[in-house]
Amino acid sequence: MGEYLKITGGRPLFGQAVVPAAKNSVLPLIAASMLCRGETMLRQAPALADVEQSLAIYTALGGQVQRQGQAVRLRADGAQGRGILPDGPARSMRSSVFYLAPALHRFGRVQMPMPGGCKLGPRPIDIHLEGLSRMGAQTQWEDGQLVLTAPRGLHGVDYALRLPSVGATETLLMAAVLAKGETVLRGAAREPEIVDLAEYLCACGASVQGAGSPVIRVQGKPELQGTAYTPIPDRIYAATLAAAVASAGGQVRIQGCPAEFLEPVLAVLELAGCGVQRLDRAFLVERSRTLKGVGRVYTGVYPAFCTDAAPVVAAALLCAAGRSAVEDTVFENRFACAAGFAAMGAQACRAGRAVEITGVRRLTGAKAQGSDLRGTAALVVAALAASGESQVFGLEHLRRGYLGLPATLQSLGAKVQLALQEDEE
Ligand SMILES: CC(=O)N[C@H]1[C@@H](OP(=O)(O)OP(=O)(O)OC[C@H]2O[C@@H](n3ccc(=O)[nH]c3=O)[C@H](O)[C@@H]2O)O[C@H](CO)[C@@H](O)[C@@H]1O
Ligand SMILES: C=C(OP(=O)(O)O)C(=O)O
Repeated sequence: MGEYLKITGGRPLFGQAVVPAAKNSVLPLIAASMLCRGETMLRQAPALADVEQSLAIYTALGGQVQRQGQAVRLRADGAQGRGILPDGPARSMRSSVFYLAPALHRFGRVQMPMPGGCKLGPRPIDIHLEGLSRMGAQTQWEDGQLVLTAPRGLHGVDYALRLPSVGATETLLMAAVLAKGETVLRGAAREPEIVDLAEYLCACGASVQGAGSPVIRVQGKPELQGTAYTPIPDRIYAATLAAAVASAGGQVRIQGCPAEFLEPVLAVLELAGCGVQRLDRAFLVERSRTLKGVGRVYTGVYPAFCTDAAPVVAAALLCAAGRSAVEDTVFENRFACAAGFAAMGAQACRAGRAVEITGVRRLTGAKAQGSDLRGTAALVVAALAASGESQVFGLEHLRRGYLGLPATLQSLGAKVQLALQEDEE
């Protein structure tokens, strides 16, 4: 049996939708709270599959977790052990890597398998490991497990990242705040989630300057004290809702996320003919006419058009008159969803790292299988524009990053229903 979303497309979306907290902020924040004494309360921690997996790791490492509605209380005082991450949760997502630095600081040792996550092409963790070993960690592989030790703790370093990896910047920031002396990270990633992590750490007593710029300076402190913190809103969720309106038509106020977090995505939608009105911590997206192709657009690291939004934006362009191409410069395999687009009648072909689209007049509902998080969301976005019924499979991916997306789309007027397919005999 497999769960799927039954979507009857062709209904425009109207109303207001509120953006939840960012998965890609909440996950590093949960792990970072293990650096602190006392309690951290994250006021928003959506019950996503990845969040639950991270909380399972936190608990397995000896931390205490208490859910209170949307909030989660975290406390790692007294956690002891050898820093062994449980295999299942660690392999299930990329974000298990965020435990490297906190566990090293707390236990002097950390052990985990290679982290999982969306299959977007090679996703090595060499920058995380190189940076940590430059800070004094010993790194080795034992029977397929990565083992890092730092019995005498970590020390500050002046380190230039080979490329501005979001995850590696977060790992090294977490390592630096409790390391001895000063750390300078050069060529750091600049994403809003990095600024959010730095703001949380500073609220806990860390000294971090320059987060959001390519050079981050950290003065290591002997200890941090947990605090209550509200993570930033999810700009990818907001981009997905905006793409859904561009695909289905209609007018929706997307509430709780400043437009500045996703300007390059909104710029592509405007180029295609959507109306966007920027408001205070909100924006209004409207699509009343057929969209037009946008030519070739490229993703890049922040502040460029973000890779995670590429599949949903491509989905919105499938019926745009003329040609569009979306090329992802960050990951090799962003557009596995192109097969599902084609099943719905789109002219969308993968070419290298791009998906090349010639707009069709209409899409037709079809069965489509998602194979990663944003690709599955993109199939949902495409299905909203397709006449007749689509069946979108791969909901285990969707649940990693989209809290209540089907219900949100329903509240905006979409016909979206969770359904169960019986096994074929
Ligand atoms: C949980 C989380 O926050 N995930 C996000 C994070 O992933 P993640 O942190 O994995 O992405 P990175 O920025 O690290 O990866 C970008 C590129 O750098 C390469 N690389 C990365 C690290 C490393 O040690 N060596 C290396 O070669 C990767 O293979 C990839 O090609 O940023 C990506 C880029 O914005 C987003 O798509 C993901 O949604
Ligand atoms: C790629 C993503 O997540 P992860 O890095 O956890 O695979 C994502 O959020 O789109």
